[in-house]
Amino acid sequence: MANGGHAAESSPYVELERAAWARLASSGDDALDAVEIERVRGLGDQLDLDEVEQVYLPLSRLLSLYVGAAGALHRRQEEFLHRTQPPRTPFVIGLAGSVAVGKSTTARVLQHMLAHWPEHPQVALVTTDGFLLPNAELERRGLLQRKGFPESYDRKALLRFVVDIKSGREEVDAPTYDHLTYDVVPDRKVAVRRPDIVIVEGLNVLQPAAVRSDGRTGLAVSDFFDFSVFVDAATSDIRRWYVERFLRLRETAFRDPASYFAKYAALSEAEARAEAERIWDAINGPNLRENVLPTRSRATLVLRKDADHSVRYVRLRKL
Ligand SMILES: Nc1ncnc2c1ncn2[C@@H]1O[C@H](COP(=O)(O)OP(=O)(O)O)[C@@H](O)[C@H]1O
Ligand SMILES: CC(C)(COP(=O)(O)O)[C@@H](O)C(=O)NCCC(=O)O
Repeated sequence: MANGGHAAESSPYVELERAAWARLASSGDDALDAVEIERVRGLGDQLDLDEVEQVYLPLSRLLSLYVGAAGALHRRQEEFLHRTQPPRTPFVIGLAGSVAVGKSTTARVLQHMLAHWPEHPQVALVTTDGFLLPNAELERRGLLQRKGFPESYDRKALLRFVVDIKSGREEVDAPTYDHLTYDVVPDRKVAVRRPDIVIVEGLNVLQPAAVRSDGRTGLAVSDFFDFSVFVDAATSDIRRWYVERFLRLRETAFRDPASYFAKYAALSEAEARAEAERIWDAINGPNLRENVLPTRSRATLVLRKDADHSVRYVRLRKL
């Protein structure tokens, strides 16, 4: 049910069907021109023009509202504390969802659209895969078949990273991951130098804090998010997108001899499909069910996609 009656009153969310959400795009004067929209589309290989205009433009407008309000609150709090207005910390957006649901595509589109605002904010994008434990360490811990599960990350380092950003540190380094070699890259870091906005994208970014051995609950990265987005779709669709992407990579990246998956380039299409389905059913599917989906209700906003990646409805927390 979208937006009406008793159910709406008993829910902490507002749900907007696509058409109602899309109408919010036309009410401003910040629409991207045709050239800009083409540039944004180029970021996602199959991103639809309507999708950019009808879904991501209203989302970028809503985010601009939140960033502006956070700035105003920051100023009021500094006045209240009788402090001489130290600069505000970056506005942090968490972006969560399954493997292959379209997180990277959504993150890149948002990064570009937010940077296009008249104030031209600096928008940094960090993916949590850089915080995965190295393959050698995963192997030592018997976790190579659990890549992407919460325990496969250096969660302390990821938390430290977000805490450092929200502490206002001038420069914070993030480690990086290489999908080609399927491993973290020890000596390649990206420096995050006090941008206006940081997007933190990853499977598990909305996980609540773990309960420690002494029974205490620590902090989680999501405790430092100013806004969060969960990209959602039916599991059967996501599984299909995963397999399709795997088959496309077989035609391209897997052909590189340096690729961890080079061995798959020689497989027939049927064999490659079976291998992709095996990886999904053994790793990414269970991780979605056990760890990712249970965090959906923690997001500020949920983008629910249809089988063709078009967003069918948007669910937003009430204020
Ligand atoms: N909005 C979209 N429209 C069309 N295709 C999309 C869209 N978002 C993602 N895809 C496709 O779905 C697949 C998974 O997207 P990706 O962004 O790589 O997912 P993730 O980062 O969640 O693993 C890719 O093949 C991508 O091209
Ligand atoms: C690297 C990933 C864990 C995603 O990490 P994220 O940036 O979401 O933290 C995932 O893309 C992955 O490689 N999963 C392992 C199973 C597979 O090969 O699909």
